[in-house]
Amino acid sequence: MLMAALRSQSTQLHPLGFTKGVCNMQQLNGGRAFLPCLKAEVSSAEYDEGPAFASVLVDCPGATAAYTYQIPRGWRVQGGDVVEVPFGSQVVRGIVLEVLAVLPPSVDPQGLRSLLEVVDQQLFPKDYWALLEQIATYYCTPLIQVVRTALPPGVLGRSQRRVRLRPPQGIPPLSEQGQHLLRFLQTKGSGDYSVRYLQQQLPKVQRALKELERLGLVETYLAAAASQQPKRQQAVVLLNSEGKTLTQRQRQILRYLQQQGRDCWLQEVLKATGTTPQTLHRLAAKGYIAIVQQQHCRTEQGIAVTPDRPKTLTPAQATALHVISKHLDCAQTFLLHGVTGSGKTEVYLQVIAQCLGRGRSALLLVPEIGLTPQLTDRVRARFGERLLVYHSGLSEGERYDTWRLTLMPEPRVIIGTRSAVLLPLVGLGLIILDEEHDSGYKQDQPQPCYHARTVAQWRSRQQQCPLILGTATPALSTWQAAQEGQIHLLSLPQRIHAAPLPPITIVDMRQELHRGNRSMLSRPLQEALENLQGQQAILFVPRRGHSTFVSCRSCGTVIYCPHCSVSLTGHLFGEEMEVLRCHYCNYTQRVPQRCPSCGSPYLKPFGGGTQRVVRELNRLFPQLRVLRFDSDTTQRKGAHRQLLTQFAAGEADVMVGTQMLTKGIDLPQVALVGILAADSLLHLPDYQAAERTFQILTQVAGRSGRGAHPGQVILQTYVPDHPVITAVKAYDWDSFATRELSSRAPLGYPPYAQLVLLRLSSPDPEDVAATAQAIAQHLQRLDAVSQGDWEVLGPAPAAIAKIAGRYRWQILLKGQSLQTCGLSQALIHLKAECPRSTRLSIDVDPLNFL
Ligand SMILES: Nc1ncnc2c1ncn2[C@@H]1O[C@H](COP(=O)(O)OP(=O)(O)OP(=O)(O)O)[C@@H](O)[C@H]1O
Ligand SMILES: [Zn+2]
Ligand SMILES: [Zn+2]
Repeated sequence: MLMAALRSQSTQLHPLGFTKGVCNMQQLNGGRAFLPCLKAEVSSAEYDEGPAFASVLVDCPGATAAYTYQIPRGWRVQGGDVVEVPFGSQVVRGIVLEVLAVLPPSVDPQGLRSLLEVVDQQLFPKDYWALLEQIATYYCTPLIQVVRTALPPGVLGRSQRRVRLRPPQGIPPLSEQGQHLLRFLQTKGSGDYSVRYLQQQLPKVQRALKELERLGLVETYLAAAASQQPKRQQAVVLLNSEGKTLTQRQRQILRYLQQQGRDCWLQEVLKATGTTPQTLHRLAAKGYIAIVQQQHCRTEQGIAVTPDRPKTLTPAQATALHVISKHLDCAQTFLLHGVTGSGKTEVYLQVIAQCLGRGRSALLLVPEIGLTPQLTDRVRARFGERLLVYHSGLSEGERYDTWRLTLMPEPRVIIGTRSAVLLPLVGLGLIILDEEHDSGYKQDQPQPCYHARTVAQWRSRQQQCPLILGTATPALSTWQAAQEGQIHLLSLPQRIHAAPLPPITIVDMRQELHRGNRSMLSRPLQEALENLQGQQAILFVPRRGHSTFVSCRSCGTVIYCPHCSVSLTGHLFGEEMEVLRCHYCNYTQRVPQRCPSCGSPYLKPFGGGTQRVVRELNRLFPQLRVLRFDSDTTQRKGAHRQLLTQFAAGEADVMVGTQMLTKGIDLPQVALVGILAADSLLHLPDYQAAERTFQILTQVAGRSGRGAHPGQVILQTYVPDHPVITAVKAYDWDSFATRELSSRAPLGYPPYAQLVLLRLSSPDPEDVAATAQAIAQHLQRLDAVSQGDWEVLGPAPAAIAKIAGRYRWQILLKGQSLQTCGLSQALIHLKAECPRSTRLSIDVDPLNFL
């Protein structure tokens, strides 16, 4: 009976402010007054349950840990419930992380406070809480950290109790305070005030409120805090589009509204029709339109795009679509392996359409949204207003509103980066990972170090919906799973219209040097640039591998960052002045006049970053217009789109860029791709170097020749016979993958084993080394390790031994399935053992070893 009573109150109250429910006076008074009343109602059977405590993640800035509260007897509370708790002098909301039977020893029973209220038990869709718990367990991360990552700040809102007048029905006799309060409320039309405000204004408000509520004169309700309430703004609704007495101008406005076929924002109408608010109000007075307040969702608004219709599929596309559409109710994973420009996106769009047609939502994940404005535009052109965009670049309000919208069952297309896989997504019917091989899907820090592909697989199983992994260059782990039949392989072996893949010419840079060409641009590349004939070119310069460093020609000293163990990178400012900058901590200094070691004046920059390439192009080809596309030129919001649009509009002939270029750019005018310094990728100290290099080079090459003109690719290297380079040249994925997998098997690298990387850092080099030693020794003694199922490698200083003044050590664990060996629990507890100065982060299935 109690729970039913609670439920009937609380289900009306949505913490996100969708509906404003009404609750009774007992709730208004907070738990303190509430509890004694409840106890009277509790049956003896409910008393028998032992004491219970809730660990609550409080939704309040400054609250850094989970707090423990007493659960009032008879209440049924579970993980994921939204509750109200006293917090300092405030009442705030929080999520129950877990229910504990025993009070943790660290909590003082004297200071223990009780939950005030269960606000909502159905905030999250079924399975969502289970998903968050699964992430916490698999990635050895406290649940609280997972919840923080998954929920945008302020989602639970700080509760605000408000009061409003009920329709008058004749006023019974009242106490003096009651009359006083009533008069106060009546001075404002609706009498709508926060309780806190009333308490500040009037004496003895609580008692007066109780009285008025008992007599049915006021009602109280819970509302989300104002800052988190959805924004409302004025909208124009068309009521009647024609009439005799209208002026020319008025007619124009009505026609505009009619053409739009929807309600329009007032500001939008003013702008589009060049009219004044007075004119609109006159139309409203005549009854042609209504001006109303509407909820405005702060979701990202894309630019206007021309609507687009599904294309007639090629036979290979049609086969892929057909197979997938037979599995729309299955948790089947597909690898859509299609060469660059084979029309994978069109397959996604048509599967999404089927999913929406069945009333379910589709999630389309992309590695980096800023880099793929074209893809977002294509999705918007097909699905218009049903598209939602979610990524970390959104404002807090946009994130909050979008997150909230995905709790609604309405079918939508959500396009987002890796964090979008953590959205609640009610009614999810399809997940797609575009460019599934991209390491942007993995979070390196902070914990949870989750991989969106792994989480997507769990969600696909939970929701019984398909997961499509699309790429021209699969991750080897995905490929292996497809070979073993766990993933259904679908191929698009040809480009659209059977266009050929652009031939790749390998240029041996040793020969170039031999022939006296000291330029970063080989002669074949220079010739190709001379013969562009109105077509465009892309030049790729890898950002990684310290593109430019400065060293002394006399003694060979390289100038390093004083805070990080990496060399400084030269940057140009204006024409000449060169500064040195650290790409890890942003430390900046002028290029010194003399070598700090030997005093020689001959300091020389080596290697070539994008800036040097642009300078070289300007020197050799003053007639070519050049754009630079890298993290320096794209920092501003919208800069990616702007640069790509400029390039697509033909405002430049050559675009010079870093790895950003590899991602899904579909520009038909690009006929030449030049790859400078491919080797720096190959030589990274990482077991995945070959795989990454193959992926990046193939993707960059794939930007060439996507239009009517055949394309070409020029690849410069000092190791022309390297197997990765020859495989890229031949577009020979299969044999590359086979060879690479067979070289990993004997070494026990993924996908043949699982890795866990422990990263430790501290400002004190001795502390961190000692802690790393101690942890490694502790791990050696664990059963899973001593019995030989897991191996502990290290500890060793990290490849970059110091970043931003913190010394870094690593321990690598290698073994079979972390989940089944009991190692996870041991790892989670390691943190407590670390001294304060040392940070420990646990990366399960790490991709980044630097
Ligand atoms: N069935 C089709 N008929 C005509 N044109 C198509 C068809 N499918 C796709 N296209 C066009 O072909 C081009 C390449 O397709 P798309 O970008 O989908 O390929 P992709 O495989 O996703 O490419 P990448 O992986 O290289 O980014 C696009 O301009 C697209 O509009
Ligand atoms: Zn020197
Ligand atoms: Zn630095």
